Amino acid sequence: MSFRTQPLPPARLNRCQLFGPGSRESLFQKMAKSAADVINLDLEDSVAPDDKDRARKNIIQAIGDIDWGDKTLSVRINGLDTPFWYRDVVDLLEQAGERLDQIMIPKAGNASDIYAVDALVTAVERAKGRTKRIAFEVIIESAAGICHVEEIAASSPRMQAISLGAADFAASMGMATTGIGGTQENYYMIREGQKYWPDPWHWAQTAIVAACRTHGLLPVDGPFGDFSDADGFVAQARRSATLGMVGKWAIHPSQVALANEVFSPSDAAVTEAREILAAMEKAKAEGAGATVYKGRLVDIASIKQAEVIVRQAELIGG
Ligand SMILES: CCC(=O)SCCNC(=O)CCNC(=O)[C@H](O)C(C)(C)COP(=O)(O)OP(=O)(O)OC[C@H]1O[C@@H](n2cnc3c(N)ncnc32)[C@H](O)[C@@H]1OP(=O)(O)O
Ligand SMILES: O=CC(=O)O
Ligand SMILES: [Mg+2]
Repeated sequence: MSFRTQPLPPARLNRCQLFGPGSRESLFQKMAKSAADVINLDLEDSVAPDDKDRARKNIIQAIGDIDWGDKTLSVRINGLDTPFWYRDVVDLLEQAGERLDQIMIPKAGNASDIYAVDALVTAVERAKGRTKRIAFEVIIESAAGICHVEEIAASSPRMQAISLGAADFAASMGMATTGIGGTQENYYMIREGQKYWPDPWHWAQTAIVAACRTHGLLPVDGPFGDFSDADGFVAQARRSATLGMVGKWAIHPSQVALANEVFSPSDAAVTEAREILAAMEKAKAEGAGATVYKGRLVDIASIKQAEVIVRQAELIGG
């Protein structure tokens, strides 16, 4: 147990991050009208190399022209292993309006990657006299990234969130699959003749959650590629929520409501959390650190567990 208190993550909703390619400007208005908490306009892998300049221009214009409401507005820049990323940062920070909240850095491999982007962002912010400090979110989607996830989480005061990018992660790890999230056909165990399919993303997810919780960031589950499989999406999202993640990407509008539903605590869960807090208040008044709620033990740790649910409900407005 450390004497340091675990920092709280940013107090904002991040149940669903809706992505759209910067080269498909016809989608932007629809994204703005969606129920997603975070919008990610993409300059990276959904944009062909020859379209990068046009996508950048589209995004810069849309940041100013479209009413994004109270959503967190984020742009995914290109990776540091490409010739595009510095131009993404410079043009966005020089030309986009103050409505831009966040930059998403893909394929981060270590803390120095974040340092490099921070240095460039800081210089342009100062040169242009930008008053709002741009926040960072990062995708862990490589073997190097998952090995260095803790130093990446600690890398900059701009850091707010980390997502797992299942597609690039699988490629970098050499995983024998083309699936993006979910169970994988050949990742199974057999017991008494019955096959069952464990979750191949579990370790990476929990490593991200631990790094984020240590440094007060939001851990987020990334894409689920088969957008016709709503049940598969929900199963993966429920697992992520149970493990401590606060939200999930949507790569199609049909996934937005599913993510919002999973990452909003149910009325029953909120009621139960509030009852546990009340039971513990009563126990405290009686000088006890533990008590019984619905036939099970609750103690001081239960207060912290219940507070996670109540805090999320309060953010949503429940
Ligand atoms: C996997 C690794 C990653 O890096 S994931 C993150 C990067 N990828 C992306 O950003 C891809 C985002 N998604 C898309 O580009 C599209 O949704 C894809 C998957 C190509 C499907 O597009 P499309 O064939 O138009 O879908 P559809 O006909 O089923 O669309 C139905 C209505 O919804 C709209 N729509 C589509 N995509 C979005 C979106 N991302 N945001 C908001 N709206 C979207 C369509 O325009 C269509 O609208 P309408 O009903 O015609 O008015
Ligand atoms: O960028 C996301 C991924 O899954 O790769
Ligand atoms: Mg990726």
